[in-house]
Amino acid sequence: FWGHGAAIAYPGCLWEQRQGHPGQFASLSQVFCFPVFYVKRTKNHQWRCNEATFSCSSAELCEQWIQVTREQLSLLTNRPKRLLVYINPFGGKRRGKRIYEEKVAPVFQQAGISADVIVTERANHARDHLTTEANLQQYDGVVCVGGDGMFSEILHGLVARTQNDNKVDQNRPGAELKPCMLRIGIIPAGSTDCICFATVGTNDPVTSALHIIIGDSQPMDVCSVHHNDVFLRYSVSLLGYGFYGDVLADSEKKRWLGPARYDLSGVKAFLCHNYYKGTVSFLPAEDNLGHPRDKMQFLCLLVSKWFHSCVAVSSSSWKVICGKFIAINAANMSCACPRSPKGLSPSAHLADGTADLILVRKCSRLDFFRHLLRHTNTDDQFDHSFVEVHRVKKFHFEPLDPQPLLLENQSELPKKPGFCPMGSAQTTCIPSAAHSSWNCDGEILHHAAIQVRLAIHNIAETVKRKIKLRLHLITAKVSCLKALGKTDSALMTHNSLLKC
Ligand SMILES: CCCCCCCCCCCCC/C=C/[C@@H](O)[C@H](COP(=O)(O)O)NC(=O)CCCCC
Ligand SMILES: Nc1ncnc2c1ncn2[C@@H]1O[C@H](COP(=O)(O)OP(=O)(O)O)[C@@H](O)[C@H]1O
Ligand SMILES: [Ca+2]
Repeated sequence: FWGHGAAIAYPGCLWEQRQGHPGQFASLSQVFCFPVFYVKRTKNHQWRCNEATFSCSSAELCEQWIQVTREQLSLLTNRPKRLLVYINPFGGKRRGKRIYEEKVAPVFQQAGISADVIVTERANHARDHLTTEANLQQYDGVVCVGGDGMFSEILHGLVARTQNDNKVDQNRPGAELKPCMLRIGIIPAGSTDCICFATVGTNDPVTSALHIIIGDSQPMDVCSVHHNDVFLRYSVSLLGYGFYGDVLADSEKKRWLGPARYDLSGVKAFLCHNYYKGTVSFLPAEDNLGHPRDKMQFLCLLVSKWFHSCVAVSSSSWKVICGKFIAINAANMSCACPRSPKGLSPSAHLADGTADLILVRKCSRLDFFRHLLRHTNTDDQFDHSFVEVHRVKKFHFEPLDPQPLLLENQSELPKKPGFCPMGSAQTTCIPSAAHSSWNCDGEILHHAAIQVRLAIHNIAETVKRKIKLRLHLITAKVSCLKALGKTDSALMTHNSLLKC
């Protein structure tokens, strides 16, 4: 695949070409050809696989081109060759298996990628398989075919396996987690698919498959969520209390509706117009990490942060805000999705060690409606007197009224099918009107009082890798152009001129 200086070529084949003017008997001349499949960017961040057929005047030249192309390909070590694929047949519109078989498997095969596919049989099947059984050394990556909840499940499985293998107790607050060496690819087949949408710019399965094939990668912040120093879950997209927590809790009982369940539960939560009393405390991020309303684009800010993050920066002090909140949202990324193309926090960055903490205080239904509506257009959803947003590195939430800690087990809790907290506290909270639940990447956390901190990716390393890859691609293209220069007279593409 020629997406970023990479292509795949089949062995040369004999291909007859008629020459001469239409209507005249064309003299047959033998030419040799090979197809090259390449990634073509189309509108709305969508990618498609195109094909160009090269033809040469001799078998030797054809072989030479195939050899050069394959040599360049082999230098792209970030491209996966063997993947472990988990398909959730239960998520979204329950089309995960079909999406994979019809849209993804064919391009994986074309790119010479082998995949071991597991269709999950229950919730947390993928997590448990990753944590205990999977032989991860034989894979270049794991692929999640599902939505954010499924991605979260695989993330937890990989992180738990990595910590277990390195004897790290992830339940210990402040434990220095070992990085996972395997990447997680996402094929969107869920209901919101915000992690895919916010990183790729679309929730198109073929586009995601092509990103996986050419070895793209995007580091992400991971929030750890604790309750009274007991680890609960990780989050990479939304941690939402109040509105989004209520939406999720209610929608779980309507899973048979598929993605539409969120619309119904969203209207119900809006009409209920619940607010929740509590105290939010947070540690603001340093000034050089930007601000949620600075509207700076991701990459330019990433590079600038890289250069600035090497210098010592002023240490912030904790801020405390008490009040009545309709929604408390921590966006670890923009949380863009088809419902909200710019997301909960359009300027939130993916791997900067911060989250954007959005506090929506008690307001009228009309004002809250206006705020929600701005998520669907270009108006600034933070430009309200009852909304404030802070870029933070850590935050805590404590409800005003302590939650009743009654249950020793989860049996009486209304729970998401198959949901069970990773490291839940020995005692469990029972939902009550005075408390919402946390929406953690689409999983329900019943503990209202939580402590959240950010894992910081090595931004410098990320940018270095991107720059190194770019330099390599330029080198690859120069060598191809040199090769073209030698044989440009004999070489042409049949379908289109491939721009190296
Ligand atoms: C008057 C029109 C109002 C429209 C409001 C639109 C606001 C949309 C904000 C979207 C935020 C999305 C945050 C993503 C959360 C997901 O992780 C989670 C689980 O995803 P998945 O497992 O793929 O289903 N999705 C949700 O919590 C659904 C939130 C929907 C809120 C309407
Ligand atoms: N085979 C299965 N049966 C039931 N639940 C499953 C299965 N596989 C995964 N799950 C669970 O389904 C939940 C939702 O998955 P997800 O792909 O996020 O769909 P959606 O986007 O519709 O929420 C996840 O919490 C996951 O643990
Ligand atoms: Ca972030």
